[in-house]
Amino acid sequence: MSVKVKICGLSRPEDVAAVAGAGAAYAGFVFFARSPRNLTLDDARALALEAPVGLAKVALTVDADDMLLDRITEAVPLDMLQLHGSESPGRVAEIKARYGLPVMKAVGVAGQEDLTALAGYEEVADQILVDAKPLKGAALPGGNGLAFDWRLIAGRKWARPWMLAGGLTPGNVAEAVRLTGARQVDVSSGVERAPGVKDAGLIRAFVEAARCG
Ligand SMILES: O=C(O)c1ccccc1NCC(=O)[C@H](O)[C@H](O)COP(=O)(O)O
Repeated sequence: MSVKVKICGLSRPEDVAAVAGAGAAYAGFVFFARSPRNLTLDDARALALEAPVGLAKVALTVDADDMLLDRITEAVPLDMLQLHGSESPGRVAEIKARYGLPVMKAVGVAGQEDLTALAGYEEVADQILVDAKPLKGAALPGGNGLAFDWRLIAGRKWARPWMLAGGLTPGNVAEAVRLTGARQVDVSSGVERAPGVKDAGLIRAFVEAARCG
């Protein structure tokens, strides 16, 4: 079975072209003011309209209220919402019902206790993003290029489809896939040449390497 790839934090039309051309399955658009990858609604809409059929468009938000989610979902054609804050299972269910879009909940993992918290989302989220937990005081809740100990989840089975994220690069993604058994992987900073600036060559190398896992 082939590994599906999500490239997160796209900001230019050429990023969408590179992601589609490399054969990734998902393109992520960030809506978080502090992020170097943050998009305006107009820019996100323009990027989403560039995406070919078959490339799923994912909006990433962090503890967004309904007003912001209304504005995003009205302006941008989307296939999925990614919730990357401290949204509770109840809030995930509410968002799923309100917008009628599949919801992926990101959960930060640093130790065993985080996997217990993850179980609380299995009933309500359509997918789980198993990401590295940010360090205390980090400016961003994700997209930090930080990996967690993949052995924590080796051989784990969850009730929902899941994606591995956190510090993945073209150089380590094949090993991460082999060790964890992930069938989907997500990357942002590992395919950038500077914060917020994606690199088409790294995107291609990442997708190729993920498939070798
Ligand atoms: O990318 C951001 O700027 C960002 C901002 C706020 C919340 C999450 C964010 N990114 C999440 C991701 O891009 C990925 O889903 C994941 O954290 C992996 O990132 P990386 O370790 O940089 O590959």
